Amino acid sequence: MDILTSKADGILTIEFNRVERKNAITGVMYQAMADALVDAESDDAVRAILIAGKPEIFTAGNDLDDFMKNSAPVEGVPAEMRPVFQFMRALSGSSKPVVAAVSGAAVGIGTTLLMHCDLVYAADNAKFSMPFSQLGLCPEFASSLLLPQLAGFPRAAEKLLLGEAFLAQEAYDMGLVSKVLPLAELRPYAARQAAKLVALPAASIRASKSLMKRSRNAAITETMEAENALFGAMLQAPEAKEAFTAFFEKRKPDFSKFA
Ligand SMILES: C/C=C/C(=O)SCCNC(=O)CCNC(=O)[C@H](O)C(C)(C)COP(=O)(O)OP(=O)(O)OC[C@H]1O[C@@H](n2cnc3c(N)ncnc32)[C@H](O)[C@@H]1OP(=O)(O)O
Repeated sequence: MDILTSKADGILTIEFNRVERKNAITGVMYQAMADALVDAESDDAVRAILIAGKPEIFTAGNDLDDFMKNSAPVEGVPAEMRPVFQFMRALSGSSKPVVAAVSGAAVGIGTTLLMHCDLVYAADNAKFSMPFSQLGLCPEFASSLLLPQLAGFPRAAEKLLLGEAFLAQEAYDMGLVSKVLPLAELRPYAARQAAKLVALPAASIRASKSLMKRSRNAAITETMEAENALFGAMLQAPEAKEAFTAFFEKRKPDFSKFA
């Protein structure tokens, strides 16, 4: 199983488990995470959600082979029905508190999804990147709104235009991360924080989270729609094909022939 899910002591844990491909996320994996989140939403026994990777890797982001093979529009299937949309809608709209424990690389949607979590804990080996322009793509799932809001435009531009990677301390300074911990302490700490949420009155946590997010909900929805229209078109463009092919051929992409 490339995604492990388990429920215990009021916590739904979702864990990436595809280390041999650096936890790159396929459609099947997005669907498994979406289904787990949708199920948790209506399960009163779940009072917190914990998302984690492996000590050496959070996730390499979307599986690039999946992008090449399965991203063309399918007649009769709206893009919003794709597993990645179902997952991000369920995560962004979750009324339950979501804790993330990040160690190793968090690439692309691996960093974007953190902006939709509530408590984000990073190990000192965590490395974040959103290399959308390096892949011939553009930001997705409201990162073009949320990162500038968190970090300020000039710093967000380094991360979203240049696609520069950044380490845990900078992620903390930018406001993307709640706390940085030594790797060995990450999972126990995140689990303890999730357990604290479980012990608090669920209605109070729900109300507080909803109030904290309400002023930006409409903007997030509107931004996602604008991003996703562009992202979907860019996925089919030759720049992205060159970037994906170059990755698997272990060479630098050559964008010089594209205007
Ligand atoms: C809507 C969502 C959008 C997005 O998420 S866009 C972002 C897409 N993701 C990426 O562009 C990241 C691509 N991966 C990497 O840059 C690197 O990997 C890492 C920095 C994550 C790790 O580097 P290293 O430790 O050197 O590992 P390795 O040798 O590159 O990877 C080990 C095996 O994993 C496969 N793999 C890694 N990432 C992906 C991926 N994203 N999609 C498909 N396969 C991937 C490789 O090809 C390779 O495989 P083999 O052992 O056969 O050579």
